[in-house]
Amino acid sequence: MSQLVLEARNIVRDYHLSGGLFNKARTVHAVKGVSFSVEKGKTLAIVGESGCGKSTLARIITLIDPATSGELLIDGNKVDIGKETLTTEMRRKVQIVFQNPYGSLNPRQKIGDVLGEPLLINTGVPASERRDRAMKMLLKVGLEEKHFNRYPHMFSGGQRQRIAIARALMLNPSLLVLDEPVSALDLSVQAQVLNLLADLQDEFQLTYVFISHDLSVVRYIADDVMVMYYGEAVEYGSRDEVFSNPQHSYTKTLFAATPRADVESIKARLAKKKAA
Ligand SMILES: Nc1ncnc2c1ncn2[C@@H]1O[C@H](COP(=O)(O)OP(=O)(O)OP(=O)(O)O)[C@@H](O)[C@H]1O
Repeated sequence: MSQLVLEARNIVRDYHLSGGLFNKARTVHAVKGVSFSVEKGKTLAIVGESGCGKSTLARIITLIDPATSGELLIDGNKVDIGKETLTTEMRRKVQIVFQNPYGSLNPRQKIGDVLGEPLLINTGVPASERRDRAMKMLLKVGLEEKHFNRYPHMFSGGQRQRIAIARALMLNPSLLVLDEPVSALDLSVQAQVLNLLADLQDEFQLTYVFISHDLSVVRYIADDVMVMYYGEAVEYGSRDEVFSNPQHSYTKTLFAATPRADVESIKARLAKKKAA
């Protein structure tokens, strides 16, 4: 039987901006009552142009930011999304990977310590086990033993994203939120990181919320797709449904604007993956 890892019901997020000398106070309705769910082992892609509310939603799901109203259930347990302070246990269940991992990697910390840190902070696991688990995860994401004692600046962008993914997985989260995780990478490196994410999902039955503005990437990785427009979900369904029969005029325009080359490159990647 399918199991829902994430359920979001009617999520609203308003930002109240206080006025200044030349402008009045106003409210930005960043997310206007959005509902969706994700089954275990599946990927929901949230897509839309800049400012549509994707990142706000990502921060709410990751429990970094509170929502104004709505309900969020993680592994069937209701989260008090109005509160900024949540239990460590709840926070461990959802991890996030950002577009630019360099910003969140301490330049003075060796990679082994970067990976061991979540265990150090959140668990009572002894140092030797932390080291073993960090090393295993390093290898799992396609890096090598020799990388364990290196510093973040010694890695390429793609390798740093692998490190960020490894760190996010150290606490065995129920849900991984990937906020534009390959947008800053070259096309060939994008494909490698997407394949890694697909392999990890298969192996560990991981559940992803994948935030992206790039339809070719979404087509490759998603099971379900939700298209956002000015804070609303204007389209929500299975990938094939949404791609083959877009309903909303915004989605149609969005799809029409996708360069043909992207669609071709994604088809090539899919064919390669199937053949492997
Ligand atoms: N902390 C904040 N204070 C005030 N307004 C905000 C804040 N964060 C986001 N907003 C506004 O909420 C709306 C949605 O922003 P959000 O960053 O979620 O969109 P997005 O689709 O992720 O865009 P991008 O891809 O550029 O990050 C925008 O109008 C933005 O200006």
